[in-house]
Amino acid sequence: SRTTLPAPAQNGLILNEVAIGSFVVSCLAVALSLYKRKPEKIVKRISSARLPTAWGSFVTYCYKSMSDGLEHVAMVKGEIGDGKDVLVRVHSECLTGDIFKSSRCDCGNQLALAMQQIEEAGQGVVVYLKGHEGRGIGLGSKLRAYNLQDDGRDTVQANEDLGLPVDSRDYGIGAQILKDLGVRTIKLMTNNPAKCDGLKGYGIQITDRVPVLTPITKHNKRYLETKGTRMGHVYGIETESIIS
Ligand SMILES: Nc1nc2c(ncn2[C@@H]2O[C@H](COP(=O)(O)OP(=O)(O)OP(=O)(O)O)[C@@H](O)[C@H]2O)c(=O)[nH]1
Repeated sequence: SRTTLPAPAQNGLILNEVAIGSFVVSCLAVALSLYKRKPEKIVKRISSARLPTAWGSFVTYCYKSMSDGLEHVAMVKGEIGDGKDVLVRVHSECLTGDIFKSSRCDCGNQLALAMQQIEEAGQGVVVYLKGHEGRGIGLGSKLRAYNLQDDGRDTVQANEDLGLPVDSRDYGIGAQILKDLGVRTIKLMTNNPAKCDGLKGYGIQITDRVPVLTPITKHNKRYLETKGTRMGHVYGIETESIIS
């Protein structure tokens, strides 16, 4: 006696095989395209202009984030040349410190010191990153964190009490801006090892670290101490362990 599978079941089997086959082919195609893909462009150069400043003459570049439209700035001094060993400050936006010269933090003084040292060196870049305000939590939340700090919390605990990340900054945009400007290796002006790691993670080679030490006052003393003890900031000249 002949035993044949009922027609619908046979068709179903064939359809399943076809579906599985095309699924496998699509997966391979996606895997291949991911493998070949260059790093995604997340920032675009919009414009540039000569900018005389209190420290000297710079060229300022505007870059726009593709994802959120934020406008970031690069202040460039001199010629980038072969792009090697360029003195660089990657500065996180701090409206209260940078604009209003708040004494609660060291941000404003660090920005001024970086501009001054780059002017004196005759070559270098300050990258100013928007969206980094309050280590990523934004201005509104930073002010709430300040109130908690006035009530005794430190800068880490205050973010945690608000249910927000202690530091959510990403350095991908900073790294792309530096690459776009032709910067290849940098002498990074920072006290923050996480910033070194963040930039290295995006392919920026750091050949040296330049400490950015500014006055300690009664208003920022606890903040700076907490950054040292709880966030690994280095307030000295030790460099090897940070950049290697
Ligand atoms: N959440 C929070 N953010 C702060 C506070 N004080 C300053 N900031 C933000 O911290 C950012 C700067 O980070 P810092 O840790 O001071 O310094 P850094 O840029 O990581 O390190 P350096 O390169 O050494 O200056 C800016 O975005 C400021 O707005 C604070 O008390 N709480």
